[in-house]
Amino acid sequence: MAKKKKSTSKKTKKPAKKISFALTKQQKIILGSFLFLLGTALLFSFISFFFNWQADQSALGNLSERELETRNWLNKFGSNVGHFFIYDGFGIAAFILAVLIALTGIYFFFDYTKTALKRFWFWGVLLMIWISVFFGFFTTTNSILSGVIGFEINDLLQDYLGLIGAILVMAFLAIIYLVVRLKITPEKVIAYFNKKKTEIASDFSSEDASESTIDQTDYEKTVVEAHTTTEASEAPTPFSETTSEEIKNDPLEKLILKSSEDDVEMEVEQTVEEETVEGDLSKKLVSDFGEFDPTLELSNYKFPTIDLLKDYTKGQGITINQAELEENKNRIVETLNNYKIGIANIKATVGPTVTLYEIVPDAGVRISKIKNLEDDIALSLSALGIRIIAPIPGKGTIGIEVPNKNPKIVSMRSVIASPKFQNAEMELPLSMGKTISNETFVVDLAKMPHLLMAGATGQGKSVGLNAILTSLLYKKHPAEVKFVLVDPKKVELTLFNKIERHYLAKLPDTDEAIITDTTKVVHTLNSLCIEMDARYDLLKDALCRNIKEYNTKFRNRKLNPNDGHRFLPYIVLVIDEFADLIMTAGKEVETPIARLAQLARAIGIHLIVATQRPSVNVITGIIKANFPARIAFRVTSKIDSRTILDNSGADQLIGRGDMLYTQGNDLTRIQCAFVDTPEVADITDFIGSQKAYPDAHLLPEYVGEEGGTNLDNNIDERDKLFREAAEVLVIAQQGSASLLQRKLKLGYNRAGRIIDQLEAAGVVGPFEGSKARQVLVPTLEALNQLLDNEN
Ligand SMILES: Nc1ncnc2c1ncn2[C@@H]1O[C@H](COP(=O)(O)OP(=O)(O)OP(=O)(O)O)[C@@H](O)[C@H]1O
Repeated sequence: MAKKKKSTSKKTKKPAKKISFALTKQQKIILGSFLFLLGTALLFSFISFFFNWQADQSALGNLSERELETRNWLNKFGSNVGHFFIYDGFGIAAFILAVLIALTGIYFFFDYTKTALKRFWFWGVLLMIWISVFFGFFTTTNSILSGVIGFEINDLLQDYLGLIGAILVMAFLAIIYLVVRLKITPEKVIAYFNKKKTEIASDFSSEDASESTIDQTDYEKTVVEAHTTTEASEAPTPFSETTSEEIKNDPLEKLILKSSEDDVEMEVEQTVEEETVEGDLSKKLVSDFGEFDPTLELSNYKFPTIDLLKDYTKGQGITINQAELEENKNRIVETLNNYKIGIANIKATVGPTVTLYEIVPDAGVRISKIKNLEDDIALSLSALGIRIIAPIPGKGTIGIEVPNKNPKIVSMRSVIASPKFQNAEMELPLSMGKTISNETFVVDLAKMPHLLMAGATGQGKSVGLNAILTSLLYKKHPAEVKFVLVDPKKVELTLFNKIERHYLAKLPDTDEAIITDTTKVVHTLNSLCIEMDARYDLLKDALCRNIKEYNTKFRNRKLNPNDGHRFLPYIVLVIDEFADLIMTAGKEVETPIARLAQLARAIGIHLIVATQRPSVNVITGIIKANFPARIAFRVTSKIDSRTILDNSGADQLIGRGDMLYTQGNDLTRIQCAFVDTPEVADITDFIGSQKAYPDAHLLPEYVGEEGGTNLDNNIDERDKLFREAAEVLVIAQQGSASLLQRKLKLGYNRAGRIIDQLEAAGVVGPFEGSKARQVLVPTLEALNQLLDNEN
């Protein structure tokens, strides 16, 4: 403040000298109007002088005689002033002076900045001299065209340079004026002449004084008029090339320039451009940096190539065995006739492993009759894997599926290469295999939203899981999807270890990303629940209903990473051998699974659960309710089939990847695509050899509660660091396992164990979800007392 005051007082002191020049507003108005009127008076005087100068000769210098009348519109003043400026001065070019004076009056009257005015005067006076010298060429004696000054300068030039030299000097000066002042280039002149030939002619001959008004600003006009010596043209020229800066400061020029064509348009465009620069921040960020690209960190990542997959069909499609078809048809017709069911029509669709015979029964045959005879018909046809669909939904026909004698393997390669999969615009496309009509079957895991797979051992479950993972690897960038793999059998998914730093997610402080240990499974599932809650918070914050909307917003830079927002990859949790988990961990697994299954769909966590034993105590009601999409490989009993599909049929499958898929209503029979272990090894090698993220995708930390219910306060079995750990927590008054991990440099499991022992000893409170446990001992003394009393 003090500084400010100082500077203002300085300001008021310093210009004290200047004050004599600075005019008040009233003074400026008075001076402005005076100059404008003076300029106008001169203009009238000059015009009038031009026509009457000869008649008024007698009045020149004779100002004392009051009665003397002159013809000039401004009488004695007009004729004398005209004589002085035109005859004795600059000739016809003196008009420029009158205009300049009037213009100065306008500038003062409206108090415009004077930078442009100075330039008008500079160039205006030069032009005036040049024009008068120019006219000097055409007069042998002093005339009113050139005035004395023009005549004398011309005389001087010719005395020293001769006529040609004088002309060359004048031409050179004209060029300087045109180029520097009017910025005229040869191209512009040519363009102008082509465009306005006719106008030039009329301008050339125009002597109308009214045209001298300042609205003739177009520089092209000035060029012409400069050449044609029309007095009127001189005044406007300077206006034509004021810069855009001046235009902003100078409303008069803005006004004038509006009538000009090219320059004004340029100015308007500039303003529009400036306006568009301002916009909302996200648009600006997108225009500056482009949309956020989650794949940027691994921008050179290459998707696995198709030739890593084997072609088991060796390029051959399905071959139709006419004899087999005929034989089957005859047997079907015969069998049905035995039960007095007539057939009106029969049609066969040959699939890779199964052929579907569609039958239209004779009129009057009840469908329920055929349905009841299902088993008998199957027995009569005496083939494994016959399935009767009566009626085929939406068709009104009866379907009998009969396995082919020579089933074809559906190779993963043919499925991945199919246009249906390649062009699939899905979030998480899974190419499962081929339907009975030999069409590639592609479904979106994001829409399922979770998948339950069951089937007896050796029927193709593991191959099915590999097919699912392979299709995601072929379609999704490592930034877009992460897998959490649970493999209690320890052998099925080990190959995917190679892509840990690309595609896998794991708990912090764990070595292996693939989870084989039941305790870790519980932790991981709970950690996923924490991640789910965190993601819901992010979605709520961003006012989005699902992960797709959220990620789109994030890509468009509408969400600020400083507020905790991040690009959310899909997380696919794959559990092989779910029955085993339920056996060992029971409720501990079931509860988080049920929670995830119920809530995780919107935030991009999807579950694929595979099990051998689909008994009801494994696939409980609560889980089943949240897994509408199910795959059944061959099972041994109808009951198992019903447990998985709520329908029979899976018991009639032929195995080796023959499966039934349902998403809540119809059953679709699909031959699962076959992908062998070496193929998966090649794919994971291909991905694993590429540049990866520094670590696997880390899930939020979860502090286990497994010891909580079964507290074991055995002093002898306590960890060696038990006491030290107790002290750390008491000092920090924070019962967190991660604190112990950091302070004592422990692994996750050991820290968790110590926490359990501390809980048993009464040092920390019970598990409280994602919050740290409460420390029950307030001071170190109290701790010592507590632990010493134990012994
Ligand atoms: N889609 C398929 N096409 C052709 N053959 C298949 C297909 N799926 C599986 N098979 C054959 O069946 C065998 C067993 O498959 P897979 O290992 O997937 O069974 P599984 O159900 O996982 O058994 P388990 O539960 O005991 O692990 C494979 O080795 C393969 O020969």
